[in-house]
Amino acid sequence: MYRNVNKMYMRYERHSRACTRPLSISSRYIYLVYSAYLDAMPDIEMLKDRSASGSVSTQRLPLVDISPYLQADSSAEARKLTSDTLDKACREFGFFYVTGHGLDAEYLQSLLKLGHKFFELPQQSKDSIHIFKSMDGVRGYQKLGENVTYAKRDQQEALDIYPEPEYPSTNRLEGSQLWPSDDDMPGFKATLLDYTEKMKKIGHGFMQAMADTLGHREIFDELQNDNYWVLRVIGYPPLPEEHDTESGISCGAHTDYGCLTFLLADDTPGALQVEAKDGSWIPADPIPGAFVVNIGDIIDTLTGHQYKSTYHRVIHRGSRYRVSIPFFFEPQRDQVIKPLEGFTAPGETAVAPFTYFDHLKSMIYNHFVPNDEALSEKPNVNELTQRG
Ligand SMILES: O=C(O)CCC(=O)C(=O)O
Ligand SMILES: [Fe+2]
Repeated sequence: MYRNVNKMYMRYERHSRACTRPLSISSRYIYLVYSAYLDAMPDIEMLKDRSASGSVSTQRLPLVDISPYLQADSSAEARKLTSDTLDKACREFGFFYVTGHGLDAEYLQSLLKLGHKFFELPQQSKDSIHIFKSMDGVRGYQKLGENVTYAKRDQQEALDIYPEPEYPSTNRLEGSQLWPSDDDMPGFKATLLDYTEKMKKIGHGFMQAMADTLGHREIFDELQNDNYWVLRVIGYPPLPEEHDTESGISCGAHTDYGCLTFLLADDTPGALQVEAKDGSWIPADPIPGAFVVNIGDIIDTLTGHQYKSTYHRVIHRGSRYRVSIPFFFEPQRDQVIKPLEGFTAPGETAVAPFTYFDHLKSMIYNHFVPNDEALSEKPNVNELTQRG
């Protein structure tokens, strides 16, 4: 019952976001009655089950060489080839490998080593910077199982890092960052913050490449100006043999919230999977020196879903501990997001404009549940990409 009320409410919310005018009291009543009627029918709006099911795809992700957009002296032809390849990859998969980013493989390996070292710290050290001790409740370490996707516990532990505001407060996402101590992890903070600067520049190259194909250069310029970012360092112990995947997997299927995600992962194969158009799952095994990159909800919304914010998930079996470090390249904090002119999908009402920061906050503030607390039935559904 609770679930139905919640679903009704979500549908109503979605409906009101899509409307330019608020509903009158009587229309609200009719809508809720209609909604209850729909709920009595077979559950057509339930989220598609992306838990652990689905066949393995024979498709492979395409490869994009971004170097022409990061080198000042590249030719117009080289840029065109890159922006065309990128365009196709974004439309077909929303996911691709990236080479030509200018960061050498050894440097990337050294970051992953730091990640492994962090998770090897004594539990007590990691707990000392737990997110619930942070000013805003989301910056720092989460224990295994505390990250929740669509009401299921993910079998991962992680360190979450966001840019620090000038005047930290207890407001949502306005706190100061918790870092491991310099005794535990010498140079860790400086190294990771330096990495975010490097990644922002690569993200800017992608915004240029997209503007070359999609037009609306002013919007893509805005997207690369003072942009927000999120960095996660994630640790995945292998799922135990007896683990019931119905109760959750390493990372439940989801879409990412921002513009582009650059995933750096260690060489553990068979973990990350990407949903193909036909519903099968493409293995996105790491290629040394390349990033796995994907489109997030913001670019998906701007392009009226032409560039796909694709569902992906992690099911990590095997014997080793896996580390991944996704860098989320985001718009400006308060940038207003709505479909670019000419990009509303046919037959679809454009979503009401929203700010990136509001979207991010609405997604992350019901993402963490302490291990010793019961999960509520409320799935933290992403309304922007709940497309069945
Ligand atoms: O660890 C991975 O391979 C993917 C992580 C991910 O999708 C995320 O944190 O959004
Ligand atoms: Fe993701």
